[in-house]
Amino acid sequence: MVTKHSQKSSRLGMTKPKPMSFFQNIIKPFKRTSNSGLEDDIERIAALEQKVFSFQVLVSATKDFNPTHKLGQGGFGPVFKGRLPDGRDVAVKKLSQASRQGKNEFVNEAKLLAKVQHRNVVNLWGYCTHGDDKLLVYEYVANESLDKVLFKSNRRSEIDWKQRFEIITGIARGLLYLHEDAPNCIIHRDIKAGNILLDEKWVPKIADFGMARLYQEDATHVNTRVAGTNGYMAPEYVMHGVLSVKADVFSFGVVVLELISGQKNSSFSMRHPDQTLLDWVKPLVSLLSHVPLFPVRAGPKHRLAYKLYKKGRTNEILDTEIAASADPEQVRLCVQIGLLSVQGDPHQRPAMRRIAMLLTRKPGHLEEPERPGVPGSRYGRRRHGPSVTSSVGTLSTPGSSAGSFGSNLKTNTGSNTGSGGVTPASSRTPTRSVGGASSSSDPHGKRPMSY
Ligand SMILES: Nc1ncnc2c1ncn2[C@@H]1O[C@H](COP(=O)(O)OP(=O)(O)OP(=O)(O)O)[C@@H](O)[C@H]1O
Repeated sequence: MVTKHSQKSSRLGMTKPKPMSFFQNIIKPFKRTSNSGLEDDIERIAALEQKVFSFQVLVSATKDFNPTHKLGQGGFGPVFKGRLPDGRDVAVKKLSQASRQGKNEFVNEAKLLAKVQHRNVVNLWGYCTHGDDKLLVYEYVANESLDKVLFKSNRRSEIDWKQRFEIITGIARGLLYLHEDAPNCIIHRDIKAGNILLDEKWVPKIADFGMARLYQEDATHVNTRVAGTNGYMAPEYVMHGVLSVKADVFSFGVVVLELISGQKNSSFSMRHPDQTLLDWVKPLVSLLSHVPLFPVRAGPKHRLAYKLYKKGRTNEILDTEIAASADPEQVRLCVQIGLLSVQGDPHQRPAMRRIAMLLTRKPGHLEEPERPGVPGSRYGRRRHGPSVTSSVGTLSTPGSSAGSFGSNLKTNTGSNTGSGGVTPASSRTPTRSVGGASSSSDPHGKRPMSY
């Protein structure tokens, strides 16, 4: 005998027990033993625990991958919206067949990534292989990606300062989780506004983590897509293929500055990779240039920025659309964090743990920054013994000692092991270099492993 409820569950393909009466719960196991569909049920439950979706379920969820269900076309393939039999909305990513990855390898990677669960990370609910098709099934995130809200619509004002601050904090938490708390340390490698999805409450969720492992390009399909996105990549990664968690910190810093200013950091050229940050900093400096006391040409930019910072004028880089809602102390904190994160020297960038901690502090408790160092002095400072309160944070543009811009924040940068600056992720995942000796971990030598 099958209860009305179990009939419904079966029809919906659900495995989650629905509330039942006390009596029903007691007799349920006995009833099920007499159910001839028991084996099917067990199989289905086992399949779901393994996170395997049948192709047929995904076909009907997406109405046979109907173009009207297409959410977009990413570098790895098209993404479709679907609804599972149990009513859950999903985003199904159909990996393009340029991936050279074998089925078993894909399944192993997907299984591993499906264990990555965090509020600020788009959860991978499962996967599917069917012939040559490889599909990934993600939770559906209702709002658009951050880049669409910030740059591609007139919706910028919909996310006020409070929301932007929460988005910054959420991304920091998600990244901290990926770097230090996930089952395996995951270096995302492609943190950008387009990979931050926003749910209906504007909670940010980091998308596309682990793609380098799920989508391995054929040598004939060299596609730098997997390696990251122009404008967000850390200079040491762009120029030398050196990958560490600090590459993600750099990209995070770019996103933070974009969120604060509402301006996209896009003017990046592969021929002049070290211009990334310069191009970013220029508009900021020009925004600040109207301050009569500190004309742009008066001296090194970092000193100018420091003076402006000391004068409490950091707010002037803020998106005018949201100026009214802004908390100046929080804006200042975020500008500092953004600028610390995009420092040229990866060792100087704070670890995500330190950033997440700074963001949860009451702004009034933040240490006062000291005068910025001059270009070239930062290594000297570090040699003189980093400590918990050591003053670091000299900011320099990638690949160049010119154009330093920023302030000193008493912080631990993750290059040492003082409180708040521990870098277990770094130690779990040594810095790797594309094309260097350590790239032997990547049999194709094209890019570093991401975790
Ligand atoms: N889990 C999801 N929920 C809702 N929409 C999603 C989800 N994942 C992806 N999308 C949407 O699907 C589209 C394609 O996403 P995808 O991540 O594949 O590529 P992209 O971010 O647009 O580009 P790229 O691959 O270059 O990063 C985007 O519009 C994205 O917002």
